Amino acid sequence: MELPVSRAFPAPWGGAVLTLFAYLAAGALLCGGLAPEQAAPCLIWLPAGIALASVILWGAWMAAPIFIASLLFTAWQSAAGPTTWFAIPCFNTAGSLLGGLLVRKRRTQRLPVFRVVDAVSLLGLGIGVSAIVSAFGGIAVPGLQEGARPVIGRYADWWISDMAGAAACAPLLLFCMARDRICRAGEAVSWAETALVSLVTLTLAFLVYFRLDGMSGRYEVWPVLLLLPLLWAATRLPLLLAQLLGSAVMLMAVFASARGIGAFHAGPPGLQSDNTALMVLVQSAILLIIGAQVAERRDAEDSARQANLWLERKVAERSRALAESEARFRDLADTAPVPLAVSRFGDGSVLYVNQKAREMFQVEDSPFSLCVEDFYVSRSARAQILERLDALEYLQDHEMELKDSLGRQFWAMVSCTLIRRDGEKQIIIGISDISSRKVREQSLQMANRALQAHLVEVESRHQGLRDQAMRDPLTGLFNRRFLDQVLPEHVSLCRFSGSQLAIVMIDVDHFKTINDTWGHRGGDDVLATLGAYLSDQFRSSDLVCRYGGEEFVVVMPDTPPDMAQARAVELCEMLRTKTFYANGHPISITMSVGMAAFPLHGDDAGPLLLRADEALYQAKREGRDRVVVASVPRA
Ligand SMILES: Nc1nc2c(ncn2[C@@H]2O[C@H](COP(=O)(O)OP(=O)(O)OP(=O)(O)O)[C@@H](O)[C@H]2O)c(=O)[nH]1
Repeated sequence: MELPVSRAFPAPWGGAVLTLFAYLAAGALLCGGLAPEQAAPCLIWLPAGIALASVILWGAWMAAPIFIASLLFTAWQSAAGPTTWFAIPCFNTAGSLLGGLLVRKRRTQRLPVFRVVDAVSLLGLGIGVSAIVSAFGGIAVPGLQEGARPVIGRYADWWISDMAGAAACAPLLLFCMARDRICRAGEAVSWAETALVSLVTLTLAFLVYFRLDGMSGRYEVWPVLLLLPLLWAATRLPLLLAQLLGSAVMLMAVFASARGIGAFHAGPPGLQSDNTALMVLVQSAILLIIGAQVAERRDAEDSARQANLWLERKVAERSRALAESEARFRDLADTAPVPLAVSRFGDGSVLYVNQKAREMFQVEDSPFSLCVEDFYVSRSARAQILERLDALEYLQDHEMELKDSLGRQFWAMVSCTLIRRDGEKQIIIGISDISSRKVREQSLQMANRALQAHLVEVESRHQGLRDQAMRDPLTGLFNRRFLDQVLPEHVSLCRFSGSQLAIVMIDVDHFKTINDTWGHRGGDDVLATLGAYLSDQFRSSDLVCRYGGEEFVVVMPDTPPDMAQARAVELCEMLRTKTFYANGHPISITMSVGMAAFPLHGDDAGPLLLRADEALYQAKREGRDRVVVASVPRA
């Protein structure tokens, strides 16, 4: 898996150039001016640390620049032949490659100096492996040279010097890996503190390594004093600065040791370099571990700060969005062209009214002292609405009477929606004034009622006219025209049902004498009384008509001839005893009756009437005041 490469790292080509340059520069700085026997074996492997850092940072193909740099450096520093020139760079490169790849393979997410465990793995895996392989090269090379004997006794020195060389480059490694983080982490430290710590560290190092004479061994412990300001620098200053100070101290120690001056220049010759290497190893390891811890803590703080900032930003964005959304809703509701209100479901208190609702209900700006019940005309209206909202959660186009704060009543159409907000039920109410529509509806209803009354009257008049058309005005009985209309229907019905029907034709005897005696008006009195009498004497199913003048016809459905005849005879007898009044004068009258029956005397209305008429005239001829049944026509 590839390591994530920081934005601050150079590209691989830049890394190759940097590796080459740093390797040669470090070699020249540390070993320049020294005789080869002085420089080797302590310092000849020192730049191997740069090679290790390079492999960790940019990968295996950094082996090429490492090998080239090591080859140049070895050729420059070693008095031996080409075999040594070639063998030592091979071991150096192999050691860097192996150690670097082991550290690199172990890491998956972060570069290896930001946590303690990473720093330990860098030392254990990277520096250790690199030092072993390189030291093995340092031991083996003399063996390759003809006539020379391996210097087994110097084995530990070579190894330690290789480890020191690798560790000495840790500041550079930290610099490469942490420089973008250091800038931010160092913001909290004041310039005064930075300057003071730097000055103290450098001054102390200068005094220890250049101004004190260590030949007597009295000042060998002085370099340990430098750990204190370096520790301070590692924990308080930006990590970059701490590592730069550490590097400066280390360079002073190496330079002074090489020159044979300072507190570190003690002990037998040859041991100075070992002391220097040991000091550098300890110092770098301490700085590396402490620096990693500090970086880890700063990293955690930075992450927490970033997360906090991100959260604060998100909360701010969310709050802003909510505020904007609420403002939008308020604008929308405030400028809505219909009256809107929001109330509590529980106690009916008003939470919001828009401008249109304020105008409609004549309320002030603050609606919070109001209750929706104040605006209902009927006390039971709210209970009904709540019941329906509880069941359906909405109410559509409910018409009801409302009133404003001044008591003016009006009809309104109300729509409600139940919502849950802030842990309670609320009702969004939309209202429209439908008073004018109601007025129109009421006038339309009134007009409709008037129209219906008028229609009833017209119908009644029509009925009167129809009655006039089919009734005789003097007696109130059906007239001849009506008889002519309905008699054929009655006959058809009888023919269809197989029932019988009788027709009784009645004529008042000597009616002209009554007219002549009591006047035409007296005659009318008699006719009117007779019409009412006949109407009373026959069944409601019988049809009593004034046929014309003093002549009457009675149609008797479902009546056999003998029954009709008996009824006619009975009527004649009753009439003889009945008193009539003509112009107020009591008189008696008789009548002659002709009778015909369906189907005995005819199978249609016309023949039946004719037969009855013939029978009537026969009764007149035979002396009047009698009933004559029509003769059965011959077949
Ligand atoms: N007062 C009155 N008289 C009527 C009316 N219609 C017809 N008459 C009279 O009834 C009389 C009928 O006389 P006639 O046809 O000679 O018959 P009658 O006098 O009854 O003699 P018979 O029928 O032969 O017994 C006439 O004088 C008519 O003017 C009416 O509506 N009112």
